[in-house]
Amino acid sequence: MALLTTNNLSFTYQKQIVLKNINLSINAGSILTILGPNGVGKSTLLSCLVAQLPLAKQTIYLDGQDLTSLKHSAITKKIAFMPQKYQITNSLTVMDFITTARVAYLKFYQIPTKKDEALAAQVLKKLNIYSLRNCFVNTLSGGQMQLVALAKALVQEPKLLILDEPLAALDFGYQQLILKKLKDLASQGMAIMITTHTPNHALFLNDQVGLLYPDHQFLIGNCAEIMTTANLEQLYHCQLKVFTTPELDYPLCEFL
Ligand SMILES: Nc1ncnc2c1ncn2[C@@H]1O[C@H](COP(=O)(O)OP(=O)(O)OP(=O)(O)O)[C@@H](O)[C@H]1O
Repeated sequence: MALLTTNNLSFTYQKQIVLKNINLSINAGSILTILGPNGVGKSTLLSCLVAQLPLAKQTIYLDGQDLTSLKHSAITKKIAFMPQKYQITNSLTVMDFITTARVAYLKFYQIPTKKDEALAAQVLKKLNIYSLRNCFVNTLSGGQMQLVALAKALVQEPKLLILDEPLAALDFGYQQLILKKLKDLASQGMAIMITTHTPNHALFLNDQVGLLYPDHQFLIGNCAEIMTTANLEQLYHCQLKVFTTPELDYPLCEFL
């Protein structure tokens, strides 16, 4: 059974239709990458999947249960969501900030345990940002904050990790590190859904891909089937080429 499925998911802001009859499913161990032009509705889709926007009943199922019937705490035990931007209004240290993700597992007013802190430290080390542990989150650079936000999502130990443009502020080396980390996590059984503006990220992850078009069409399938020159030119209205090279076992996409 799929971990998460949508059934003709539609969403409208006031009178603006953003999502129309989206059908997707994501299984444990798979990565779904969503691509689409600015303003097309990628963040709106992710916000729907984590019940941050009002939903019609029976449009999203998590582990077979209607999302609208689940309590927030039941959802956060299964899904971790990293938004595109965090509004940081407090001055917690990185360590304190990311351990707040353990709230899903703690009793009311219980503070994170030593075990929670050990898990948080381990995640920071895996993302090469352990040196930031005592920094205040409101002093971090854009890329550092993005890595810390990802760490927070991982500390939640979700079955499904949903990331809204998690690589947008990262340097080239960190992009590679995080993409490889996502592949590792998927190979250990985590389901992952990410949005990106870089087709090469989808090609590198090489699993499921969804293309969201301005006319609300949603094309979903295997990377090789979906990531064609014709589909991407239609998506972005520009000239580009998807091509293979003997050095790599996955294709690349470049502007022409
Ligand atoms: N809170 C809101 N109220 C009204 N309209 C909104 C709201 N949030 C987003 N929109 C509109 O919904 C549409 C989709 O926005 P969304 O943020 O989902 O796009 P996106 O594909 O994630 O864009 P980008 O790639 O630029 O981040 C846009 O036209 C946007 O202006």
